[in-house]
Amino acid sequence: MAARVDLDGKPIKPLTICMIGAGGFIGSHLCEKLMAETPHKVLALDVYSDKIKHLLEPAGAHPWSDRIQFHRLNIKNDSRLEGLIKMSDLTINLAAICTPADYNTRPLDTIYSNFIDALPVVKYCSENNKRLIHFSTCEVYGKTIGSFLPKDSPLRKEPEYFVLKEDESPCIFGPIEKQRWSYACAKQLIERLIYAEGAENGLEFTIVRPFNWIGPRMDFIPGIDGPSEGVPRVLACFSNNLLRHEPLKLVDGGVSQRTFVYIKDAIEAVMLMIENPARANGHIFNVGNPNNEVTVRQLAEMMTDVYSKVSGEPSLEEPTVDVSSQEFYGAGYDDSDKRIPDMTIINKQLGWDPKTSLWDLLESTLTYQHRTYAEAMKQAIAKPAAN
Ligand SMILES: NC(=O)c1ccc[n+]([C@@H]2O[C@H](COP(=O)([O-])OP(=O)(O)OC[C@H]3O[C@@H](n4cnc5c(N)ncnc54)[C@H](O)[C@@H]3O)[C@@H](O)[C@H]2O)c1
Ligand SMILES: O=c1ccn([C@@H]2O[C@H](COP(=O)(O)OP(=O)(O)O[C@H]3OC[C@](O)(CO)[C@H]3O)[C@@H](O)[C@H]2O)c(=O)[nH]1
Repeated sequence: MAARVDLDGKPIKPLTICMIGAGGFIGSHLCEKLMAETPHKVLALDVYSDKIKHLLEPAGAHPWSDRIQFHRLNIKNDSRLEGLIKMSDLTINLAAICTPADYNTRPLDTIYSNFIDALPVVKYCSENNKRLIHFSTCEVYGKTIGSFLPKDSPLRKEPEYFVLKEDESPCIFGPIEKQRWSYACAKQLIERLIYAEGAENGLEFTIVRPFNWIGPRMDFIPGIDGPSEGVPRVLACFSNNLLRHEPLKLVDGGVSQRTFVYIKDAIEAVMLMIENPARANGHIFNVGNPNNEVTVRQLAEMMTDVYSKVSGEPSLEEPTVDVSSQEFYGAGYDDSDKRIPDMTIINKQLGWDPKTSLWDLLESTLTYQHRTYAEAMKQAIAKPAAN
């Protein structure tokens, strides 16, 4: 493997990374990249390992086998956590409940997972002088300032009313009874705590705010590799509808807007943070693709077209159906209206820019979904329902 140098031309020494939540969607892609392209070691912590099984098994069979160790543990209640952080140069915390269907139906679990359970991780890093990269979310911005202007106000088109900037934009959440914001609020408080540990105790930290990273292995397909009644994030919900040849469900008209970034582009940004601590420490980074903005309705239409292309199956005549948020998510749901990340800070500090268009990222992701799930779905549909 060629010697790696950082953005300032200095050699990068091999690191030991304690990655908490390594078995999830982002963790699995980060582990893959670290194993394939770097000499770094990963202590992979999670309660699940299915998404990184291909990196761990067969034991000893891969060129990286001695550089990745899986530790099955729940950070809520495992005394091994501090020791594993102490053994590492860097801790990356990805562990969280981060599915909107949970925020208003399991608000306590959501708040505990995103704030209380993250506390010991911050404390152990601070007390042991270990660097921390913590995964927050674009949801900390909540709603845009523009969403409070009259519908026909020309100011709504002005970037200062909707572009989300790490060091300037306010965090605007709905009332407490809209429990959707339990997640964003818990993430905001842990960000503030990490920032304060940096300011008062010298913790070296980087905070990542992902803006809808999507790609293979995101969440689960209900009834195939996850609970039949489960509600994953939108990519997996729409993939499930497409695989079942049923209309895609548009919540409250599908008018909310999102920017989607390809997981492989986003992982490049995280690699730059890992290997350039002098440029990344003390910063909060938006990581998203401002060029890939669509309404949820447009996303549904594009996914329908792409899926038809990659599967060779014709689309339904009526490919979408409207559903209320009350019916789909239950009481207390609310939504972010629009999410355009400002890219100035990440561009200046790390020179990172996303590359992949929405069409291209959907083409590779839906090709993966079709290859991985279409056959299993056929069999599941053909099987008579259990009594
Ligand atoms: N994917 C995105 O677009 C996105 C957007 C915003 C924020 N984020 C943040 O990025 C992080 C990772 O997200 P993801 O999409 O990979 O989610 P994910 O659900 O796929 O991964 C999270 C992983 O953490 C593990 N985990 C949760 N609680 C744990 C505990 N107590 N002990 C041990 N392991 C635990 C889960 O088992 C899971 O494997 C989260 O903090 C999330 O809030 C992701
Ligand atoms: O079947 C469906 C599912 C969802 N929607 C709508 O799509 C929008 C996006 O939903 P989703 O991807 O599930 O989640 P959010 O973007 O709202 O929130 C996530 O953003 C980042 C993160 O922090 C972690 O991933 C998480 O909170 C939304 O408007 C849904 O209502 C739909 O119409 N149909």
